[in-house]
Amino acid sequence: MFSKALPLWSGIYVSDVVVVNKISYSWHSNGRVGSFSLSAQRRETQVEDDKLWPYKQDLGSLSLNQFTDESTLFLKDLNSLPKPLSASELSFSSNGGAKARVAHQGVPGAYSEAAALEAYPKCETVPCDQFEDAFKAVELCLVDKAVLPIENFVGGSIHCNYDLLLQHRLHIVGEVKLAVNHCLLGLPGVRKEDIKRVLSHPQALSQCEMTLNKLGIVRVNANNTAAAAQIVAADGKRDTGAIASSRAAEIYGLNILAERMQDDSNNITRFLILAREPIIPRTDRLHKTSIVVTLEEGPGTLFKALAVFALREIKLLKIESRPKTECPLRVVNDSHNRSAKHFDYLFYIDFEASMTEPRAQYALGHLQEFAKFIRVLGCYPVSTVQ
Ligand SMILES: O=C(O)C(=O)C[C@]1(C(=O)O)C=C[C@@H](O)C=C1
Repeated sequence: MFSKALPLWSGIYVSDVVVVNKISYSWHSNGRVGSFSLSAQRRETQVEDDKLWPYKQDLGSLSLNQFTDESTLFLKDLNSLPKPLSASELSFSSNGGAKARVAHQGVPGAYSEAAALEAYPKCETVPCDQFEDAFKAVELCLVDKAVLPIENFVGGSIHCNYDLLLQHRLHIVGEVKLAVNHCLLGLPGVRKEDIKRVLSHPQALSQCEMTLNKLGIVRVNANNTAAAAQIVAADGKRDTGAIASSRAAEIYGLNILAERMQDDSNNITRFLILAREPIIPRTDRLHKTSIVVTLEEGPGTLFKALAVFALREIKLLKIESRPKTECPLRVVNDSHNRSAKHFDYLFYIDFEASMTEPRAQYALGHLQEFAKFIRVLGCYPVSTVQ
């Protein structure tokens, strides 16, 4: 199964005769690929048919299951293939990313799709079921970039994406700050007062909590905001609405019953743009650097770690701590030892400096003295709100 898959993947990548529409991918607990599926369409067949061997049939949708240990080999082979577009070519490209394929979580009309189009107005967006599918799509060279939400200024951080950043080897090459205007959507002919329950992404529901409380509307979680709109349109229930974008209303044929449903008018979501290769920072724009670090044990290590930036007048933009997943919590037995409980944490730090600046390089060199582990996740231009 697997060995047959390789020519197909190479075909997608090298000859560009097919276009991938939707990807879903899942890992099994033993670290191996559990299942993978994608749907693909053939582009115009300018390439002779024998180049498509062994898949001469129409590529409606296919599913590759039971991957073997050869998956490692497969990934190695993919890495040796010519790269379609480099990160530096695409980033801030004057053509609006015309040739780029950009993966995002959710169906068309999701805010993540809007963020992808904000970054690369002419790109081809590729919807993925889960956040991790978008990471894998970039790693497998099925797309050039992925756009993932990382924090909302009201709802806070999207922790699972912090964890995924460390579990995958992609580079942050940019960020997009998107003003999110949630709308209440309903079936045509339905009034706002008729809506008794709404579907949406949990983050979106939490951003509209007070407004929904006032209206006495019951909340139901959906995979993403646009999927909620899609369900409302398909189910045809007149008492059910969706919290989603105006674009989702347009795509799924719903009416906008109310706009600005969010409790805070300053409802901005920050998205990261991820790529296989880092960008070379430019000197004519303000850059930030994102790192992840775990520190040696001992008193004041976090204080010392942060001091390396303060000493060099480097502004910290964000610090997020996450429990280490492989060693989430280490508790000293209180009955034998009166010292405090210890937790092992990963600290994700964003600071305002480019890795081309000596002060940033010295700061990271200094940080290594207290760090057990440091990884630079990316150095990229600071975005302003769109
Ligand atoms: O559901 C969507 O439309 C998404 O793109 C996801 C998401 C999120 O994960 O936070 C993105 C932006 C909004 O803050 C609400 C939802």
